[in-house]
Amino acid sequence: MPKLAVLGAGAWGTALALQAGRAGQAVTLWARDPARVAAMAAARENARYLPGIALPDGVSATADLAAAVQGAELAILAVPVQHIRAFLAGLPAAAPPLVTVAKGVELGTLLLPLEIIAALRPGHATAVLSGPNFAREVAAGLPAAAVVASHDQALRGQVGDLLATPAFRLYGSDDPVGVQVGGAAKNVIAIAAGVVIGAGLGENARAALVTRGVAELSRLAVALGGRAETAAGLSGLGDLLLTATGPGSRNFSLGLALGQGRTLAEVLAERVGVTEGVATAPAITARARRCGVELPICQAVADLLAGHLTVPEAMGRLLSRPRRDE
Ligand SMILES: NC(=O)c1ccc[n+]([C@@H]2O[C@H](COP(=O)([O-])OP(=O)(O)OC[C@H]3O[C@@H](n4cnc5c(N)ncnc54)[C@H](O)[C@@H]3O)[C@@H](O)[C@H]2O)c1
Ligand SMILES: O=P(O)(O)OC[C@H](O)CO
Repeated sequence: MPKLAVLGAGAWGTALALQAGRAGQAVTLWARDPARVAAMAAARENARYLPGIALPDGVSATADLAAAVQGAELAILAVPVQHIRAFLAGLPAAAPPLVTVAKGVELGTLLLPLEIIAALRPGHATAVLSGPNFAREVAAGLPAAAVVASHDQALRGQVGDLLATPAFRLYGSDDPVGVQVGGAAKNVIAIAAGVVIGAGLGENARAALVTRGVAELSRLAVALGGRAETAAGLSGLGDLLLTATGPGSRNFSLGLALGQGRTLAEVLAERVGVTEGVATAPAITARARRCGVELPICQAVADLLAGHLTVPEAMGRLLSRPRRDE
């Protein structure tokens, strides 16, 4: 039976471990905290991140990273973007091909997930998996689709072979930059959509914002060497539709709370899981500025989160931009 490692046992890592188990693989799910591993092994569930969903027999948990990747054909990297660098420092040199599923841009370096891996592990085989996927729905076996992007066609096929089932449909792409930009930007735009709804600005405003959000992620993808049409796919518009409308989104719900007048500190203090758009907003706008691309919605979110703008000021700034052709 092929062995697959899932590195990071948050909501998405756990859901993908379940999915790989369902696809027939022997899965080792790595978590850094031995106490959590022991609790998962005893209860056969990840009570912190995915309560109420049983881990099947084919999924075993470990806190031993070397053992997790030993003999694995593939490793899914499911730690949040801001922790990828620290995680990679402890990963054995002989690790299998890495498939990152994180969505964001690293603060400071302004790198996308595959760029972080390339900087630390030059030449390592990599792919990115992204799309409109709430962890809980995938874990429950509900139908979903995602895209696997890599310049390595054989690796794209291998990821599909090891992870796809009829209910989890995987498409391929040779535009990893476009796919990563979509995944990163949609989290920031989803915060903006939540603000709009929380502040009572209406569905017209949300639809306009989501559509102009696609224009933003498309512009940035092209500037970074990706393709404009990727923005209309699962990792762009598809994920934006889910995240900007689904109340289950952490990014949308954070924006919703801000729009209702709560503070960022209050909202984050109540959360267990990561809200990637918070760190990615300043990082993606800085990356865009570096290549001369304007991201007005993402910039408004970054300024709002930093406390430089109020919600009415952010909306006023977006609405008073000069008129231009679409
Ligand atoms: N949850 C979803 O529905 C979903 C779906 C698709 C993609 N994603 C993306 O997947 C990534 C992970 O999201 P999640 O929902 O699983 O997050 P989460 O907050 O549920 O879990 C994060 C996991 O990373 C671990 N972690 C944090 N810092 C670490 C470090 N330095 N080293 C090792 N492990 C560390 C945490 O212990 C935790 O297990 C994010 O980029 C997210 O945007 C999430
Ligand atoms: O809950 P969110 O906002 O992190 O979104 C989760 C996934 O990225 C949706 O595809």
